[in-house]
Amino acid sequence: MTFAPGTLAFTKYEGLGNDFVLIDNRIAAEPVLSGDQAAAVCDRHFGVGADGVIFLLSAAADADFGMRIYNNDGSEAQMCGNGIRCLAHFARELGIAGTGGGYRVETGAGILNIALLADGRVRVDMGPPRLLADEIPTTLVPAEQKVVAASIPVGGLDWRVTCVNMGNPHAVVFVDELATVDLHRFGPLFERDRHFPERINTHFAEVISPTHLRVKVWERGAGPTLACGTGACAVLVAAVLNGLSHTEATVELPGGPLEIRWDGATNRLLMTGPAHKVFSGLL
Ligand SMILES: N[C@@H](CCC[C@H](N)C(=O)O)C(=O)O
Repeated sequence: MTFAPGTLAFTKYEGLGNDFVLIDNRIAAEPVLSGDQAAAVCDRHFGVGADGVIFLLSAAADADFGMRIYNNDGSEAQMCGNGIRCLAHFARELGIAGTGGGYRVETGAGILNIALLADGRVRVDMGPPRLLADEIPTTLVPAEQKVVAASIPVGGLDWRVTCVNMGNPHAVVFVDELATVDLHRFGPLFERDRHFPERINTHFAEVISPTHLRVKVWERGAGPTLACGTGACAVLVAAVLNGLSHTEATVELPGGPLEIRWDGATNRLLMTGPAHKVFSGLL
């Protein structure tokens, strides 16, 4: 679909500094921008500048709307945790009627429930983690096994990685001192390592306490970001699987904290955090 310059409305939002261009896409069944066009919009010098573009679409009967996301390299991702919190505020701004004080959103991770809290934060039921190698996907271990503290050679060093899929794929590496990790050297090497056929989001995490995890993020298709919501859920799950944290913890990202809980009864992750509007404009 093509648009005359200055005719496509957008609103920019951010969640802990993970920033997105949001577009009301209910006029069409497919995103109105291609991946390449989205990449151009995300360019921080020649475009609006963002980590990704998120489209609000009309949804199936049992959801209030749908979400699709392109990273700033133009690749499409299945899910976006910080972005879905931004989308909740965007939907309210558009006057979309929701469900029970929040919204049901159709995503690549299934239909997810989101609640807008009185203090402006958003609580998202992120669904269950997928843990088998075949579900990540990765070839690091046999398909039917979980990937917990698996050995992987990257950049000439041997690392221990735990993998979690939250609709999108994540690798979590626990380190003793986060400040010593060269994110710009090892992030890209993990992202495109041969063991990850769909690439991978990578999170280097330091355990401050069993209820406080500190993280650096290298995102698939976006590089270093200030926060990753799906990644924060993956870090909490990985920490529990490695006996390093409780099932509820603060995950501290460079852009700020997210409250993450892995519910033992439902096996679902709950993520709570902020989202703020930055400005609106026309592309
Ligand atoms: N930052 C997002 C994740 C965006 C997609 C990710 N880069 C991928 O390609 O899977 C989040 O907050 O989850």
